[in-house]
Amino acid sequence: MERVYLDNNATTMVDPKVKQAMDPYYMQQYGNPNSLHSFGTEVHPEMSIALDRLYEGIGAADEDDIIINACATEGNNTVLQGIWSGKLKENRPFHLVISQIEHPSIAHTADWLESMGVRVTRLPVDEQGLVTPEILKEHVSRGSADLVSIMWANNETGLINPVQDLCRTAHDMGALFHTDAVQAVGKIPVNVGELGCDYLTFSAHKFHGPKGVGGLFVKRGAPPVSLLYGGEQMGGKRAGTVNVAYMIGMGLAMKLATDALDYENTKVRELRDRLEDALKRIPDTVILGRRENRTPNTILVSFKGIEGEAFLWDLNTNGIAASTGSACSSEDLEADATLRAMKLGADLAHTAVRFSLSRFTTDEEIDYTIETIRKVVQRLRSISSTYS
Ligand SMILES: Cc1ncc(COP(=O)(O)O)c(CNc2co[nH]c2=O)c1O
Repeated sequence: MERVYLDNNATTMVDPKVKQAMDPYYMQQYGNPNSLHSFGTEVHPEMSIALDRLYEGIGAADEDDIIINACATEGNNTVLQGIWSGKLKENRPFHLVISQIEHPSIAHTADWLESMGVRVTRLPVDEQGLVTPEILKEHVSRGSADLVSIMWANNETGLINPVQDLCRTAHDMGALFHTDAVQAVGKIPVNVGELGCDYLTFSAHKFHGPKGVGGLFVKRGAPPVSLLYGGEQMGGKRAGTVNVAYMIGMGLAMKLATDALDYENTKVRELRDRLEDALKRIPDTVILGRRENRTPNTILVSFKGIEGEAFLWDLNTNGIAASTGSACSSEDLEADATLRAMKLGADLAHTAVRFSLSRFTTDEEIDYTIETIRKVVQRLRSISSTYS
């Protein structure tokens, strides 16, 4: 087998149908959509279809907003900095509540805001690695929080937070609620109408769309949030010429991913479970996070006595791509924030490896991965100074 890609939580392959849909917008229909001439107006119908697909994919109502941006990092920054700047204009304090397991695009933005005088509360997780309404109520008094931002699904563990209950609790406290749904869209059903959130972030390259385009849902009536000012694109809410090809690609990717949710939660889940069950048959192996509470494609596993980086290198030598956690921090050998928040021992945190499948993963790839992991674990443990 040539290569096996099992790092889909980092990024996914663009679906061939999405690539095909984007192609005409580079050299045939390449007009600026804000231009009044035919080169500009001729792209409007497909852009409207793309937007409709995004609304349908997350269950947004017509009166809500979806702002097309460059990525989820921009979307997360837009919400946190947008609410902050609104508070500044009103000369009012800003209390931001996040969790200790958020992606760096939330955690580091919160750190920066804190350096600017914002009060930041970082909620711990329970023994299952989840943020719960009880934890929120324990750490935040009613009326004190302005914005609660808790991720829907964690990029490293795949663990799914009870965001509907968290949203309801945040609203009961008088706070706005944002969720970073990057690892939820395309893996589990996402419906902002049912959830009731004020803001929701997603990113196309996590569900077989192109890198460099994302969306920010803003519920009707929620305080407007902006980060980039300039032209009148997105109704003035996000300046900058829209990447037409990417927007159309993201719209189709959203439709295809939503249509494939059953497949994700049957076949992909079966492949994941088959790999996980094989890993559990290897001695001194720990699977992090209960399967029932995880996205269907993700496994975070730790092999006692084996450093995660060494394991990944051996896998890579055999053509298998996985990761030790979020690629955005994989060069950092320090045990990742999520694993530290779960209070895993350093030994487990340093040996954790993430496998994340997709709808393009095959039975043969899983067979090869199982066979290879068995050989790699045996080799590395045979030369390990800490394993006996
Ligand atoms: C939960 C979550 N939020 C935000 C982002 C940032 O998205 P972007 O700005 O569109 O790239 C990521 C990317 N997560 C990962 C990137 O590499 N490995 C990961 O787990 C993510 O997993």
